[in-house]
Amino acid sequence: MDAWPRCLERLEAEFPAEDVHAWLKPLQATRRDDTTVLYAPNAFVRDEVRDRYLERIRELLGHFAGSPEVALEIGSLPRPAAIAPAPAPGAARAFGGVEFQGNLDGHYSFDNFVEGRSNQLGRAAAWHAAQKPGDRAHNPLLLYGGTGLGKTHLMFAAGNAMRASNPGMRVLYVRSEQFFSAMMKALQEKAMDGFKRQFQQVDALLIDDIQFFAGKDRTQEEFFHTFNALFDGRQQIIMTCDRFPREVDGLEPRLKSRLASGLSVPIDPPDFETRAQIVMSKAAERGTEIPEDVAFLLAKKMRSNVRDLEGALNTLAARANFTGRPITEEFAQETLRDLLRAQQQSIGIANIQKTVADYYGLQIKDLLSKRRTRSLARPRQVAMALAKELTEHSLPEIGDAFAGRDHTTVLHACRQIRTLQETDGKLREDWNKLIRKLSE
Ligand SMILES: Nc1ncnc2c1ncn2[C@@H]1O[C@H](COP(=O)(O)OP(=O)(O)OP(=O)(O)O)[C@@H](O)[C@H]1O
Repeated sequence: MDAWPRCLERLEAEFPAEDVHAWLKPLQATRRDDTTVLYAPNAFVRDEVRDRYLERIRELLGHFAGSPEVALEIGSLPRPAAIAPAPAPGAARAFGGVEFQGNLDGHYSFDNFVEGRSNQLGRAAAWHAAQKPGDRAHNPLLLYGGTGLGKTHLMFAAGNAMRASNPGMRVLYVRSEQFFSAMMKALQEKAMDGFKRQFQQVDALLIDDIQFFAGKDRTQEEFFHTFNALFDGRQQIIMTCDRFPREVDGLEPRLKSRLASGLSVPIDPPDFETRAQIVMSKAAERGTEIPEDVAFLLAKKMRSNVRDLEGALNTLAARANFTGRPITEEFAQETLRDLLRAQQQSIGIANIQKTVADYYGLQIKDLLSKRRTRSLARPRQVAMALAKELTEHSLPEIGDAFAGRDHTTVLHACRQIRTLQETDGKLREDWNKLIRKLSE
């Protein structure tokens, strides 16, 4: 079956890596006469592939297999008897009529997740959940934070670790949109019993981006029941959300409190050192040689999220490959010029002052004034520390921009804010939100 790997290669170039990993890689292909049969491990994968990729797959098969005929079915290729592993306990239980096969992307593991201050707790929580799935100490586990910070990575890592220690474990990964569309379809087809049963049969449910349920009352209600059934059955639930559920408008109060009833852990944007380490680790993973100064350059300029950082690295690697040039700092500056400029331009000191003033409900002139009341002094320090963190300006330049303050005042502000981030949860939250706002 040569055509499918070639199609997959093309699809990998056309769609985001995470989507390819979640939906296309789990497919198994075989030939039946003129038809390419694609086996999806479960109904979620089948539906997603049918709705989003099938048209393109047909075109590619027409090209590579000589016939666009394709049948998309739930199932798997029969494994050769000689190498079939002995069934683990529970492995043979049916899932939607076929042996359960998860749709976890095996690429994401704890080993290739770079740990730093921003994600240490999240990593530990996911790891513990994987060691003792269903344990009340971390069930449900909710990982929340901004986009592209590694929540899905950790979720997959936990699922993969569960299956590594117990291959019979039925772990299902579902994006919230899919839960929604599968439910709508089940409602239309009056097949809700089957829909519900799918979830009762899993040992762990990983559900991504639950903020998507906001404003969708019927879906929330259904999810609420699914959630309770899993929870009562001591099945592990891991969820991600782009913010703490209490802050998501349009989620029902009882669901909000249920979601946060186990262990909820924030994933914050990584600091500079962690960003640099991530670049090095991703480069090593893909076999790209990247000098330290280039990793530092990327880490310094690309603060908003790891996905963009990875994107920049991929662009560099592709360009180096294409031109045959080595990746040097000059090459990186040149190749990523527009990208780096765009990041740079959006963040100036004036912009930071305005964003911080708006955030705390102040006027810019208050922020710049000499008044030292705490309600002004703290936001002012936050703004100065942000200017140091997010721009290239020196301490004296930042001091100047804050109504001619001395550089030692700025330095003191930076230190103070760094210390407070360790001890003051509210300040840490403000800081991360502001970084996110400014990096958008
Ligand atoms: N600490 C880390 N170490 C290694 N890779 C990381 C780390 N953090 C993020 N990544 C990588 O960044 C990319 C985006 O991460 P991921 O998809 O998990 O983000 P997310 O938080 O789930 O975002 P979203 O809310 O947009 O779905 C992935 O390729 C992931 O491997």
